[in-house]
Amino acid sequence: MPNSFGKLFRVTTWGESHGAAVGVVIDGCPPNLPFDLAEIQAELDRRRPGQSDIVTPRKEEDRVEVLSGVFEGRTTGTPISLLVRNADQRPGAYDEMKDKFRPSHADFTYQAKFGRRDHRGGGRSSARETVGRVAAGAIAKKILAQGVKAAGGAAVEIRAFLTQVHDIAMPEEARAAFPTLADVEATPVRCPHPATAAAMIARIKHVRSEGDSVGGVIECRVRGLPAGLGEPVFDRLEADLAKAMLSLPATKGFEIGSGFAGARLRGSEHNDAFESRGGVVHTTTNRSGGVQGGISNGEEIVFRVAFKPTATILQSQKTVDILGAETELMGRGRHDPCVVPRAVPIVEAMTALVLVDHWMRQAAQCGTFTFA
Ligand SMILES: Cc1cc2nc3c(=O)[nH]c(=O)nc-3n(C[C@H](O)[C@H](O)[C@H](O)COP(=O)(O)O)c2cc1C
Ligand SMILES: C=C(O[C@@H]1CC(C(=O)O)=C[C@@H](OP(=O)(O)O)[C@H]1O)C(=O)O
Repeated sequence: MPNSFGKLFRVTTWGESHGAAVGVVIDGCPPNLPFDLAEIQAELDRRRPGQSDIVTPRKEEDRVEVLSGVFEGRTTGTPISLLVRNADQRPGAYDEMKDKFRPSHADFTYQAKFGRRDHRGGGRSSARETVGRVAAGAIAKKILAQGVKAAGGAAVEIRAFLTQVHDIAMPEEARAAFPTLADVEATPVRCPHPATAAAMIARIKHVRSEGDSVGGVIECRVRGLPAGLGEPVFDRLEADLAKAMLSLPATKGFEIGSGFAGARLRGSEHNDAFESRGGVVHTTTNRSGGVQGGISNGEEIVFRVAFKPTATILQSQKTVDILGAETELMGRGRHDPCVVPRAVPIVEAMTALVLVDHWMRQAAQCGTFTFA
């Protein structure tokens, strides 16, 4: 089921960019969770098109509707179905792309795989599909913030933010602190370092004025997660996080902790020494990014995701048509000059989905039976 994700907390997204609606079915949500549509809407508002002058101008309010799984303000434990109607489809902009493949978008590969496709707005390959992920992620975030606390643990907090756009990167020293949501949301680019954010915005506007695009990097950090989450060997926590991130459109790289830079260090430089703080095991550094042996070790989870420059650019490019003849294609329509600012809530949502699923799996295997 390639449109479903998660083992126990399982989400299935559906819908196309220029179809009637997009949405998600969430199966396995714990019952009795207080359900607040406004909280889901708040996350969707962070993702929606048209939210600022540096993203796609497509006008979508992305009003979420709940169809099932909720009764008297609480989840029932039955499938939750959430829907957002598409409002501002303009399929005409895609007429030429019916027969000509956009370089580096999904047009050619969908055609090669399925033999036919809904070419309007990229159909199912559009980032519009991530509406369902963000809606489900808002519920998963609530479970992590409230359910875990109610069970005696600390509230788990997930924070993603931009560290890089094109070659403009946040200074290393500014990355030490866990950013507040207010700092991340202070600018439309979602980089918590104001000077870097201003430079990023200027770069995005500049490339857009040239009909071009840029990519960037998101860092995601999770605090409050206890040791013990992760299912070796194939569902290591970092493997599931990597899969979640690389399932997002336009992602090209994933690294956790020291990542690729760690390959340049010796073991003596790289190892995270253990220490005991008030009887609790901690590490003095966190090059592991909070995961060892595929299992969370109680430190902050820290990973980064690289996004490529938006494929559809308003320039003429060399391509082929559906019959294989070489031709040219001029990009048209409404596009994000940089997809990364809107990807921040999507990265957080996918992280929350992975963590809730792993939390439930850990409880099922290790928290259900006790043997004398
Ligand atoms: C938040 C977000 C917004 C995006 N907006 C656009 C867009 O406006 N135009 C575009 O061509 N691609 C956009 N993309 C990327 C395409 O959806 C993606 O490149 C396409 O599905 C092909 O998949 P791939 O790049 O992973 O190979 C966006 C991606 C994300 C995550
Ligand atoms: C609609 C959204 O973003 C879209 C993502 C997208 C793509 O190719 O991924 C291409 C554009 O689609 P359209 O040409 O139909 O406006 C973006 O606007 C959204 O994220 O909700």
